[in-house]
Amino acid sequence: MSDTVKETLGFQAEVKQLLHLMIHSLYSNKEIFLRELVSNASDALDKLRFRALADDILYEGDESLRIRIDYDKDAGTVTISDNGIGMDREEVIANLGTIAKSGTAEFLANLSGDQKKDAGLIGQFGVGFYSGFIVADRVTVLTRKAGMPADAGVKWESAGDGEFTLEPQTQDSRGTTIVLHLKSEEKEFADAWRLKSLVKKYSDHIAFPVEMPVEKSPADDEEDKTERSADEAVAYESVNAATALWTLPKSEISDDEYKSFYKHISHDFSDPLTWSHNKVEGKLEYTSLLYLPTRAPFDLYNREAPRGLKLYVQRVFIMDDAEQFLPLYLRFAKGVVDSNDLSLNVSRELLQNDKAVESMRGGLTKRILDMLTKLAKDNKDDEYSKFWKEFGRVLKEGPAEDYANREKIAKLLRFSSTHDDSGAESVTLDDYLERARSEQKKIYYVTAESYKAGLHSPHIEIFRKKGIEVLVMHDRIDEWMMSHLNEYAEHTFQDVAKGKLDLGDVETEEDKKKQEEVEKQVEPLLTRIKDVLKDDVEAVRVTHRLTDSPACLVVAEHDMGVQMRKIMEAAGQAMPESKPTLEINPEHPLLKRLEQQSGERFDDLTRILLDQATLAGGDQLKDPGDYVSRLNRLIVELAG
Ligand SMILES: Nc1ncnc2c1ncn2[C@@H]1O[C@H](COP(=O)(O)OP(=O)(O)OP(=O)(O)O)[C@@H](O)[C@H]1O
Repeated sequence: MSDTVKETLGFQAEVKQLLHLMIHSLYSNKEIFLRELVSNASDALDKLRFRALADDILYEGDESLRIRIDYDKDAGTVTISDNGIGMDREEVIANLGTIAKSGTAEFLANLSGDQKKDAGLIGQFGVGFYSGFIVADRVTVLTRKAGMPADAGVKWESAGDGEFTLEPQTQDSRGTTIVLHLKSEEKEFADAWRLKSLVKKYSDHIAFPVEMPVEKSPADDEEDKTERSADEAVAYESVNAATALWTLPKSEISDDEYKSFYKHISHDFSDPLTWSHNKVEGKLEYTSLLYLPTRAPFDLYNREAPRGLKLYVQRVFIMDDAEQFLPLYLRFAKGVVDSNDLSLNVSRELLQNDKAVESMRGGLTKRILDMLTKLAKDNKDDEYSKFWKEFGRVLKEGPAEDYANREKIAKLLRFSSTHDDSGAESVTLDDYLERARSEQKKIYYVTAESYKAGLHSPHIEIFRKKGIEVLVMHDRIDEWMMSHLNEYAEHTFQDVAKGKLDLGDVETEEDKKKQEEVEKQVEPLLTRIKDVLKDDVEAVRVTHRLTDSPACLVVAEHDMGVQMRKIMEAAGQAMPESKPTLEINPEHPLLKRLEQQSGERFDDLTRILLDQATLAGGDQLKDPGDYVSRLNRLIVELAG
């Protein structure tokens, strides 16, 4: 080999930051290092078994896959080794010197410096291999990739201080060995009982045996001494159950076992919110173990972030992040799916067009929606509210993506409304309909930049007066979501700022008659206003929605609303010009004054009326300077 010398390389800046943060903030959680390293070892065994399906030379004659944990009390070391896939030099540099997750720099930049808070966040990030540095002041990795010659081994070493060294080494057996040189205050981990109990606690049900040296009683030890030094072989025994958890009957699995398995597959530190374990039999046969996390991962909104389930075929690991089994709006779910129908050499591409996968996707989607429905129904310890806070916005993508399940998804949505003024998203559509009068045929909503802006929108004045509840949509995604939700429980949705107001049977005949009379009376005023604003508005008409405000703008039923238009424009989309309709409230003193004006004064007041309606509707003025100078002109006149 050409490069036989030891090299020193620097960690990527993000790794340095992460290490620093982890060592300081995960102190109270330090024992998780073992779970993380055993999980990585188990992943490496899974990968080997998968690749060996196509090329069994990779086994190098040793098919008994296992993880071993050794310890040396005197030297103060704990060693985790596996006979898995191993790494070559490039992989070592890429995997143990950098962090490949996109969005890492932003994530790290957003940390508060408050160790308690950051410790929680780092759990969402997943620390993996680097967690070894919580308990060790030096970590040595010896690895050799399966199928490569013995002299292709690599030795990596670092004190976690910004650099690592690399040197070639000869390693007869494939796989990876990680030696943790424990910090002086962490030597207690080099202990059989401690390590065994951690394996039991965190890694009992990974699918491979975790072996530790057989402990001998002192008497055995005496007897054995000569024999042992003669052939040096250490006898190992398995210290975990080593059966893949999802293959066991539900009745044999405790809640704690479900929880630790979740941590094993998700690298999350928190317990899951809930889980669902099911075996499907019949035309298709598969087992799924699905989890809902408590906390959103840092990259939930990053479209490129890996997502999906761990796929197994007949217990053999096939791939991580198999995204074909769940729609995008359920990307927060984690878990395992083990199929009996797919072929062992199925690839991501093949998954895309597979009928069995499609039908499994339908089944798994239903499972998750059922889990959520149950969680919402019980709302034990406010669990659904917590879920909604973390993941509600993702679920809002559902109606657009999954038309077939939109009624089910709609039931799971939570809104703010005019019913209570907390602004919390806690109102369900069923709550709304339960409170609505029987003659109300629509579900009314207003969209706005913020809850307050929605609550004070002129468009909902009449609803307040008549005591009709209005849902206040103040999340950016809401208007887009509503464009995919047409109705719920035979009630259509109605944006209160769109189209002609139709309160249906809630309005009395008397109301309607009165309106017609008013309309006739103010016709000349409408024409005068329209003359001034002809380039800016589509029409001017008498409002039926305002009680306190002088005017408001309304867009046509099928036009884009103000919020949506703003989002599209911010995203650089060219929007077709569309003019709103100005609705005026003839009862308002301002309109009464306007009627008496003429000439420039009338023009100024009319334009101010339009600009104020624009502002109150949550939009921006095209020419704010013009508005201010007109207003000032009027104030000066008034004051004079
Ligand atoms: N025992 C091992 N054998 C082979 N490769 C390993 C081993 N441990 C780690 N690696 C490699 O190093 C990479 C980085 O490991 P690390 O634990 O930091 O992150 P991860 O497992 O990819 O992500 P996370 O732990 O956050 O889910 C792994 O993806 C894997 O490719």
